[in-house]
Amino acid sequence: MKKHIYILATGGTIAGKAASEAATTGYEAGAIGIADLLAAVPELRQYADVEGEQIASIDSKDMTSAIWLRLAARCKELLAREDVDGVVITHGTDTMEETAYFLHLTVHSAKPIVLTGAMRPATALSADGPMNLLQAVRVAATDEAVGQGVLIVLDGTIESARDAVKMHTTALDTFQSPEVGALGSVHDGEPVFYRGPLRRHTAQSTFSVEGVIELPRVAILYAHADDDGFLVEAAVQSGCQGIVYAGMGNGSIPARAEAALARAAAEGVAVVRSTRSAAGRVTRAEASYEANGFIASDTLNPAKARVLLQLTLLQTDDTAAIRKMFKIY
Ligand SMILES: NC(=O)C[C@H](N)C(=O)O
Repeated sequence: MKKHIYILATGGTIAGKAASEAATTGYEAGAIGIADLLAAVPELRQYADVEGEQIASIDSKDMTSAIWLRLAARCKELLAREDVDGVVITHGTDTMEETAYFLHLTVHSAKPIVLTGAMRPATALSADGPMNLLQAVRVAATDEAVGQGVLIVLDGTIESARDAVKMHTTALDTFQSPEVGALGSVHDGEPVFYRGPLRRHTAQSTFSVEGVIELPRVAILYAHADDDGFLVEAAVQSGCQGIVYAGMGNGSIPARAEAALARAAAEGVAVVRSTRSAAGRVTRAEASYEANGFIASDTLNPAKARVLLQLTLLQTDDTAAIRKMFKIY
């Protein structure tokens, strides 16, 4: 029997409309509705019974936590239904990695949730959206995807929401998991898995956004030569409960910025050290970082570390407890 896959559309380039077939930038993201996206790929129905719903029609640069909360609630509702086997979310690629990780931590279901998108608008010659949508539906409809957490499928690779990062501004194979690699691939339309994510997610996650209407305010600050930490003060004054510092290399922080962050931490602001480098872990490093109460982000890039910190801050502001979360998620 064919599986029933529900498609939630949020906009993005996959739903983008450009002035000409040659244009791959300068288009209107999210201009095309879910009915037209589905109509463009009749092959979908060979592999699954698909049903679509429009959740938003935005360029994903404008993604908000309000839409994340709506998506999480809708996924939960749909996946609790016996007649729904999986969800595919069409999404802009710019913030796909954050949305995917948010759902990976907040939707308590073993059923597949697959995010996909496109790097060329739907109106372009050689648009990549239709093939990506077909691959995403096929992954969501495969038994192997059950229990793997939230997945990102684009250009023939299957990546975990925790690890996938947008690596290139325009290339079709923009999503990669730089530190740990992909979970699998889609060859001639056939999904193949080679491994699964070990960090905690979905059904085992202890995070809940039930009844939550707003997430804690968390800023990301980016390290640079001459950083004297003045933006740390600005973040604290604007009510941030947390700061993710995109440090240099292994989360290194210029001395004056470190002093400002230490003052913020002493006032109760949670400070996570991530990195502006494209790959690698951030570890404990300097003794002073530990003494100041900073938390190492492990392999989470700043955008993902921000998501985990926001969800953790809903539960606790205790440094040891937050450190533990960055070890198990
Ligand atoms: N390729 C894309 O989808 C980029 C677009 N700006 C978006 O994220 O909505």
